[in-house]
Order: sequence, then C-alpha cells, then structure tokens
Amino acid sequence: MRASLIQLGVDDDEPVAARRERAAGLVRAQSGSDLVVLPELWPVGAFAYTSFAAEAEPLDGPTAETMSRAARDAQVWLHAGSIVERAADGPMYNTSLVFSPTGALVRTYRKIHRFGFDQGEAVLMGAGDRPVTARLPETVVGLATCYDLRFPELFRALTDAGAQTFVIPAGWPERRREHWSLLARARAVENQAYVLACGTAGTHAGVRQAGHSVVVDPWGEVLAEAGHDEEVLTAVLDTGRVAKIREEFPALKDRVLGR
Ligand SMILES: O=C(O)CCC(=O)C(=O)O
Repeated sequence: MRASLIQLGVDDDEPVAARRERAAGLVRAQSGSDLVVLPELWPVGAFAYTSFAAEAEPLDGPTAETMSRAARDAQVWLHAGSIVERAADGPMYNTSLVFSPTGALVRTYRKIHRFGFDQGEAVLMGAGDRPVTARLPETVVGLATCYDLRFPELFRALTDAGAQTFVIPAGWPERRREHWSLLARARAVENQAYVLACGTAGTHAGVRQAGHSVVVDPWGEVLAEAGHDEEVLTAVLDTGRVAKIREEFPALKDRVLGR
C-alpha cells in the first residue's frame, strides 16, 4: 500500500480559501497512491484559536466538498486531516474526514483529547466520545489526532477494535518535536502497528510547527521522515507485516490488565 503524507505549510499570510485549493491540487498530484493524508486543522491552523468560530464549517462545507472532489479525481482514499466542524446543534469539534476514492465521506472522527489545558481548543471545542476505525482494502485504519498521541489507551482501544495502521494528523509545535517523534514510534511498537503521522510545516499564530511527519513500521523502524518544510512524504507499506509481527512476537496476547 502506497501512502502519501502531505506535510502542508500553514502560514498566516495564506488565505484559507487559497490553501484549500492548493491542498486539493496536492491531493490530485498523488494519484497512484492508495492513501493520502493531510494534517490537523490545516484550513485555519491548529493554533489560530481566534479564527476557529469564523472558519467553522459543517460536514458538507467547503473543505469537505473540495476534498471529496480531490479524492475522486485522484482515485485515492483520502484522510483529509481535520476541520473545525460546526455541529448542527451548535458546538465546534476538531473533526477528521475520511473519503473513499469515489469521493464519499465514509468516516468522521471527533478528536477525543483536546489540547490547551484551560485555554484554546480545550475550551472552544467539544470532545469526541468514541474511537473510530475505517476499513480500507489493505488495512484497518485507526483514527487519532495530534494530542491524542499522548494517550496510549486510545491506541490500545483502536487496536482492540482491529486497527493495524494508525493515521494521526497533527499541528505539533516545534518546541516539543522530540515528544512527537518518540511517541509516534512508541505507539507503533507497543501496538505492533503502522503509524502514519502527518504534521504541518510553517508558522501560524506565532507557533512554529515541527514538521517531521513520519511513517513507522510495526517493528518501530522509521520508513520515511520529513524535514521542517512543506513536502510530500511517501512510503510503501507491507500491510501483511502487522499480522506477521503480532504472530512472531505475540506481546499483545500477554496483556494482563484492561482486557
Ligand atoms: O501534545 C502536544 O505537545 C501538542 C498537541 C497539539 O498541539 C494539539 O493537539 O493541537
């Protein structure tokens, strides 16, 4: 399975509508990949809290509509990162969107762990309340978003639900880049699963982004890693390796707690 992670540059000087079209063009350019991934909250910027309300959109809003067309044009599975979702009953959520190659929105995931402690996303957004998986032709994907990476119990729940590949869009700050790289590998090793962790490049709302999107295999080896700037990171996943490693080194079967 060929996966392409679009480490999109998110900078204050690019209008949201222009970035949306640019992202769609980058998705279209990945035709030939099986799965394409965009980062967290890339239309507005994960730290652009003051713009969240103005840029919030419904699940059939401009980003979803543009991404649906891009997935269909490229004939790819598209994890379109996340948007600020404005729910019909009022609250906002940090919601990831997964499209099939026909352009159908097949899964949404509302980020469970909101970042900011008593500020920002943590006070502006509602929290998701359930883990979500999506069955693709070659793997079962478990969905998580940015700060979720710090909560291993979510990844264990996704593993129990059948996940073999975790897709993690993020807007991770440069200041804690070592945590990002370390935790991405940890989640892969402890669950014996692929990790596709797609961050943003650039600086928005005064927060320099870590970049360094990464693809980790179920043995914890880094298959591909980006630098700081915008780039498309591509890796070929041998999806059969998950079952093979889980069988040859069956640590998941030795769990005692939480079964
Ligand atoms: O956990 C971190 O260090 C970063 C999390 C974050 O930036 C987010 O979830 O938006």
